[in-house]
Amino acid sequence: MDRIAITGGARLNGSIPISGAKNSAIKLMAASLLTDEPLRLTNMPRLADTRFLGKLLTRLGVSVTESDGPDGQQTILHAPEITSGFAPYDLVRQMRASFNVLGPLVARSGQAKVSLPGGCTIGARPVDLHLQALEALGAKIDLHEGYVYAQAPRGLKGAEITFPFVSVGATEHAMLAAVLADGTTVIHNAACEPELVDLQECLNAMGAKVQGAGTPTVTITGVPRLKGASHAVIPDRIEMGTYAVAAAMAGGEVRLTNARPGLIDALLEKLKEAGAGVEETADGCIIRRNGERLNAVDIETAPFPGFATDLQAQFMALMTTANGESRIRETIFENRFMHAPELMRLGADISVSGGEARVRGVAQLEGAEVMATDLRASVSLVIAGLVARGETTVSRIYHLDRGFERLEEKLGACGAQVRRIVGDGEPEL
Ligand SMILES: CC(=O)N[C@H]1[C@@H](OP(=O)(O)OP(=O)(O)OC[C@H]2O[C@@H](n3ccc(=O)[nH]c3=O)[C@H](O)[C@@H]2O)O[C@H](CO)[C@@H](O)[C@@H]1O
Ligand SMILES: C=C(OP(=O)(O)O)C(=O)O
Repeated sequence: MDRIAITGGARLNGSIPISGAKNSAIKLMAASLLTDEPLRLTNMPRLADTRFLGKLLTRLGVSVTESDGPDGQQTILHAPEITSGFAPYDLVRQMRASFNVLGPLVARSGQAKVSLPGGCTIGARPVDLHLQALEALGAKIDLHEGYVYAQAPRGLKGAEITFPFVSVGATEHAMLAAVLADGTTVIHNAACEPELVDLQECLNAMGAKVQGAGTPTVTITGVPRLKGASHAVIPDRIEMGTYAVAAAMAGGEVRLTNARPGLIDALLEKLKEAGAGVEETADGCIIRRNGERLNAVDIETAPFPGFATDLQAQFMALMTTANGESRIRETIFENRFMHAPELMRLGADISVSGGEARVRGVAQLEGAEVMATDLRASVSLVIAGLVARGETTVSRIYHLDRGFERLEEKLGACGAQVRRIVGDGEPEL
């Protein structure tokens, strides 16, 4: 398997274009199941996750064509008919969002059999809220041998759905299912993440009637059919935040472009508090740090617009060399500190107790062999490697490849010494 090697010490100077958001693109791809006309998605990232989902959708009857269009990377998805309602374990276990094909399949063809999902192992991650939402919409749900069987032979019916707590995936899933339901659906306590707004815009371009995404109440008036559309995927706020942290860690001056600054305000505030220079621009931001050591600051993850859990590992890496002690509280997932022991291999001083990590900044990290445990944990190790003395090699980077497009190229263009060591194809132990 491939590894990434980083030689620490280089400052970053230059510009990094931000790709389309993985976490939006994969839900938008699932929306292609809702119509017999082509859906054209532009600003599409090319990632392992989009490839996995492409494979699954192809199996269900969607033709998936990737190309370089007039607006850059695009994917055209076309499902004239659903040829199978079966999403097997092998194709769903690799990525959690594959599970979101269930709702559209039931909405369009009245039945589906979909494996329970996989994804990053950052907590138990049940799908009870997804299933409750589909049941509220009138689907009959059965669970057998790791599969969800869903049936609604006479179609889904609009309903009131009240989530007991905020779930991004369940809110998206309910929206994807309700657009073709008969009648009106109101989702209460909906997630407010920007990817929900992106999904609403795409569904509405396809002829759906969705309003309120980005607020806790989303209203969907069902329509009998949806049509084809063209939609640009929102910029990846997590990728943007990751490179912002990388620049603050390594020092120098990095301009992030093709992005939207308002999407990572919680992170940018914390970077300023720590002492980094942050300047918002029309299509992103500039991050600067020249020499001064950063100060330790505390963070607590929260649903949007709070500090994103998907940026917690990166921020922990940043705090490993800050001046003082930082307290990092993770409130979304119960097992999302697996990067801590790996960062400690590099010399970080971290103690974890329950949902809180205490990071005492050290003057210098040292390069070592470390292992990626999940997507954002992987990139936190790369960020730490940027300042560690000597060489850091990160193994199991298939996690990283799920969500970061051309990472070595993007960091390398700013002067980082990052290279991919291509493996022999053997799985790692
Ligand atoms: C592909 C994708 O978009 N992934 C993102 C999505 O994940 P995902 O959609 O899985 O995250 P959720 O918002 O659903 O999860 C929030 C919490 O709710 C729990 N839960 C969720 C659903 C359910 O049916 N039952 C339940 O108990 C989860 O275990 C977790 O503790 O939002 C997370 C929170 O911003 C991000 O970290 C992920 O990167
Ligand atoms: C946790 C993530 O992805 P997934 O929900 O697909 O596991 C992520 O994008 O950080």
